Amino acid sequence: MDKDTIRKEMLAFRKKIGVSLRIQSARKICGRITQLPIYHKASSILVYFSVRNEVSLYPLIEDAWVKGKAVSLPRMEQDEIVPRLFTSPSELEHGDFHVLEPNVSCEKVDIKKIDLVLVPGVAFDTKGYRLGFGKGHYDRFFVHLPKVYKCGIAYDEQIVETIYPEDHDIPMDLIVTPNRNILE
Ligand SMILES: Nc1nc2c(c(=O)[nH]1)N(C=O)[C@@H](CNc1ccc(C(=O)N[C@@H](CCC(=O)O)C(=O)O)cc1)CN2
Ligand SMILES: Nc1ncnc2c1ncn2[C@@H]1O[C@H](COP(=O)(O)OP(=O)(O)OP(=O)(O)O)[C@@H](O)[C@H]1O
Repeated sequence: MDKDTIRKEMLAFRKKIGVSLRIQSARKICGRITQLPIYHKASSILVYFSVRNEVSLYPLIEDAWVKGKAVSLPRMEQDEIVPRLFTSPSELEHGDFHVLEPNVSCEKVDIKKIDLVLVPGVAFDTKGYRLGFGKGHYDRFFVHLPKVYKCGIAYDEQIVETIYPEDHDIPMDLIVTPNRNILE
């Protein structure tokens, strides 16, 4: 196995997921996150807006809003992740990869104040390493905030033994799936 093979298999798996498993998984994962002490303490969180059958974090976003946390989403600017505040779906627009992103009128969020980042992935391994779309966006972003708490989000089937990490790969602190918390 190599990175490209894992990527292909996992994307094929995600394509097959039905709506009920998707909704159930999102609920379970968001329920697990709301129980984490790091989530309770966090006042600023960077989440993602799901695409192509990624686990949806919408239930968590609503919980975070209710609790008065600052919720930001990545906006791609010059190929870099720039977190901007997410306050309403009406302020979203489609970015380069058809991902919904905050528009330029949304406030930029001070990355030093972010307490928790929920990270989408194509696969994760049991040591916390992440495989994404191969563009290195999150790895390059984490270089700017090495100490932030990084929580990978995935379906159980997306957990593999190794993703063959390279020097630039930055491991997660925790991975949450519908049925387990890995590395906790
Ligand atoms: N929901 C979500 N938001 C995110 C990411 C992500 O992986 N998921 N990103 C993570 O970096 C950044 C945006 N970069 C992305 C890079 C590639 C693709 C993607 O879906 N690529 C597919 C298809 C591309 C296409 O439509 O042409 C691919 O490469 O197969 C998505 C986001 C920040 N926001
Ligand atoms: N810190 C970094 N500085 C410069 N380039 C980097 C850095 N991290 C990763 N890259 C580059 O990004 C490319 C993609 O890396 P990798 O295959 O690990 O991406 P990925 O984690 O799967 O994808 P993504 O983060 O976009 O979802 C690599 O070719 C690598 O050289």
